[in-house]
Parts: sequence; C-alpha cells; structure tokens
Amino acid sequence: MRILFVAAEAAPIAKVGGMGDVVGALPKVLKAMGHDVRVFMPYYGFLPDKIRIPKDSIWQGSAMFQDFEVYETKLPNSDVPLYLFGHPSFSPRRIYYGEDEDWRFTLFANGAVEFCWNYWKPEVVHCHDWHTGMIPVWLYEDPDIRTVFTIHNLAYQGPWRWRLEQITWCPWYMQGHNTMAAAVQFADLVTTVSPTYAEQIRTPAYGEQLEGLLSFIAGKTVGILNGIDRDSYNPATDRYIPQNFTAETIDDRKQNKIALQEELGLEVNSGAFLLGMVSRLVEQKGLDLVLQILDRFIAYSDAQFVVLGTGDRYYETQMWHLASRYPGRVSAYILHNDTLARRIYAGCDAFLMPSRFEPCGISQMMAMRYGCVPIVRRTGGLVDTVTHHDPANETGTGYCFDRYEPLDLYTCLVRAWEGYHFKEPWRKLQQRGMAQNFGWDKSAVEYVKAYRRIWGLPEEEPAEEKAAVVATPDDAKVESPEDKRPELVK
Ligand SMILES: Nc1ncnc2c1ncn2[C@@H]1O[C@H](COP(=O)(O)OP(=O)(O)O[C@H]2O[C@H](CO)[C@@H](O)[C@H](O)[C@H]2O)[C@@H](O)[C@H]1O
Repeated sequence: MRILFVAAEAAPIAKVGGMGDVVGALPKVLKAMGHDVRVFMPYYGFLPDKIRIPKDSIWQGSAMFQDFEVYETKLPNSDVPLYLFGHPSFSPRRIYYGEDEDWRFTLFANGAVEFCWNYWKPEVVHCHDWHTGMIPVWLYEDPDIRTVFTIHNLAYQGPWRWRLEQITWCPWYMQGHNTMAAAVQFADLVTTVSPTYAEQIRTPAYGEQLEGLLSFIAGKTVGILNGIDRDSYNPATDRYIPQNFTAETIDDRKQNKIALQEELGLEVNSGAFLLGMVSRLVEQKGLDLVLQILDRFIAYSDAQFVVLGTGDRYYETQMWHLASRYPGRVSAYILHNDTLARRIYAGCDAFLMPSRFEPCGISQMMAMRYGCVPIVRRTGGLVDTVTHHDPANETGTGYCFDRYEPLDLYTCLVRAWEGYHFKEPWRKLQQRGMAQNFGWDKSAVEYVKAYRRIWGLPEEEPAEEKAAVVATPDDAKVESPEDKRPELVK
C-alpha cells in the first residue's frame, strides 16, 4: 500500500515527545513489511544541522495564497523518503509555540494535501494530532485517498472554529469545534495509541470536552498500542551509555548508575535508590503530585531523584527549587537531551510516571527496556504496558497505583523503595521488564489491517498479494492488481 505519514515531529531529527518516536519508527517497520511508506514534515530551521538535505526542491506548490517548496531526503537510518515542507514560517529553530502556530500548521496541513493531489498520491494519509487535523476535512471528498487520524494527545486540539474559519475559509460545518474535532469527524478511521485510552476518551474525565463526539464516532475508533524502536533503544548496543548490558549481564548496569551519579553531581552511592523522570514538564505528567510528596520521600528515605525535562515555567522552576534544597540528592536538568535521557533510563533504579492521563506513554517502555523499574499511575496506556509487581508469584513489571492522590503516590514510592532492598526479587523484576516485547511488529500489523479495512479489503493480506508487494520494485507497486484506482499524479 502507498501510505503517507504527515506529522509535526519525527525522531531522531525533530522530536519533542512521544509522537516523534512513533513517526520516526513505525514507517520503517511498515516499509520493511513491503509497503510504500513516506513521511511529510515541516522543514524546521534546525534540520540542516541534523541531516543532509539537497539544496534543490523537488516540487513547488501553493496553498492559502502562500508559495512553498518540498525537499526530499531520507528518514535517518532507513530508506523511507522524507518530504520536507519548506516555508519561511517554519524557519525559526523551534517546533511548537509562537503566535503563528495555528496558522503555520494549518498551512502545513493544506500543503500536505496539495502535495498528495499534485505530486505523490497515497492510498492512505496517516495524520498525527491536531497539526494535521484539517487533512481529513480536505480529503473527505477524494475517492482515491482515505485518511487515518491518530490522537496522540487530546489535550492539544488546535485552533477553534472561528479562528479556523479566518485561516482556511472553510465553512463552519466542515470544522466542528476545533481542528481536532474536525479531524475525528472527517477521518475514515480514528486511532488512539492504546486500547485503554480509546475507551477513556469517551468519558468526561478524559474526553477533554470532546467525549460526546468521541462516543458518537466510537464505531470508527480503534486503540493500537505504541511500540518503541528496539534497535535504537537497545541497552546491549546503545553507544550513548557508558556500559552496555543485557538481562543476563544486568549486574553490569551498576556502572551506568555510578557514572550517572557522577555526571549529575549526585552523591556517588551505588546502594542508594535512584529515581528518574524524563518527561515534558506539563500537568498531564502528574507533576503536581510529585511536588507534593517528593520532599517527604527524600527526607524519609535515602533516595536520590533526577528529572530531565522542559515544559511549563512553573514546573521547571519548582524542579530547580527542589534540586537546590537537596544538593547531592536531587538533580534537575531543564533541557531536551536524548543522550542524557538514555543514560537516565540505563542508570536509574526506578522510573517515575504518575500521569494524570496517558494516551500510551513511550518512556515507561524505554525504561523497562533498560532495566529501570517503572512506577506508574494506572491510566491509559500505562494500564496496558505495566503490571503490578507481585514478588510472591514472581509476576509484574512495575509498581502501580490507581487514585490520583498524593498519598497513593507516596505509598507506592515507599513500596518500591522497600522492594529495591530485596536484591534478588528486584533483579527478577528488572529482567521481566527487559523481556517485554514492546517492538512495533504487532502494532504495525494492526495498522495495516486498519488501512485495509477502510479500503474495504480483507484485513489479512492474501499470501500471494503479500509476496507481490515484497517482491515488486517501487515503481511497479502502483501497478499491482490491488491498485485499480487512478494513476499516480506526477
Ligand atoms: N527533556 C527530554 N529530553 C530527552 N528526551 C525527552 C525529554 N522529554 C521527553 N523526552 C522523550 O520524549 C518521549 C516521551 O514520550 P511519551 O510517550 O512518554 O510522552 P508524550 O506525552 O511526549 O507523548 C504523547 O504521544 C505519545 C505517542 O503516541 C504517547 O505515548 C503519549 O502518551 C502522549 O502523551 C520519550 O522518548 C522521552 O524519552
């Protein structure tokens, strides 16, 4: 199948959070399965520092009375074509924020549609979050292209109807409440990034005021669990951590802990319980709970705490204050740094993720991959990926609590801290986490089934079709018997 991913982020070159991880990894897996997958993303001002981009554009287009150019390169470490939407509004060295954010991402979405109509026509456009929300609206009437819209985070819904009307001139009935609402109404299929979150968004507690609409479209909504890039995030080969290790050589992991303590200016003590957090510092991530109890937990125990993240100024400042109150015990790094994130996963004993809501969560899976035990609130994808540790039966992969209450988090932390002192059960707990298969293989198959479903094709690819897709060269693929639809436009 011909599939175009359209998104604001793609790891490792443009990533703020988990959506970037998904867009950086899933296309590669689909490509390996034999599909013609390509990615469309803005040409941010910082990209030339990260990848080689040819000077000449491959196509010029125009949308919303603006001219733009599209450049072609490859998604790093793959042969997935990456198209970069070049317009001066994306030149600043940032991904989000700025007063023109609504406008420039709506332009980007419009540009993506022009690209599909005039340069490369996919069968499925897979859109991610509100930045691409107008694509399903514009493509709704197109008989040759179907749209899938993935909700990574319902908390960000894009410009509201009146603003959209100013930007796009699209009539009100094509817009719903805001961009996110428009997208879920008009997309052929809506996906969320975990089965539990797909259920939760139909309730007032998690629906972010769209629960009515999301209940209404429940029939075309499906929850498909995210995976992680297991090649890139592999403790056995990761070149950004001081000491590689596997589940069998997990005792070597201690060297990462000591190196991390040295690097962060924490007291070097391999016996102390080292707790880590790598996160966007926003309300979603349960930081108000953390700030309410961490002081006490640090005072009660010998624990150390490191946080790496950026986000709301309030939480950034509070984390700084915490670090200044406990020199040698607490360390706060208010920046975005992928390599430090890896060293935290590889060196900490436990990983804290007490989210208020969590569509899926990638960090807890990465933590488990690196033998770092997750401490999570049971919500959204955290329910689907972490199970509570039961030392008697030797089951479970982390520590969980249910209610969004400071006392519950505190109790959970104390239990984890106590559990840490029982070396053998703890080691087994780490190994069980490392043995989890959070690869993309299973989920990629689910996505392919979904793509086929919206085209009215049987979910399972017939064996001969599968073989044909894998065997045919790129150009021939569009001619395959499955493709009776109109020719590519070029
Ligand atoms: N300061 C920093 N430095 C380096 N790396 C940092 C960092 N801050 C965060 N990261 C990285 O960003 C990613 C965070 O991903 P998550 O899925 O946990 O959360 P996020 O809320 O961003 O994603 C949203 O989209 C994803 C993808 O669908 C959903 O899983 C999730 O629930 C939803 O909220 C991880 O790879 C983490 O290591």
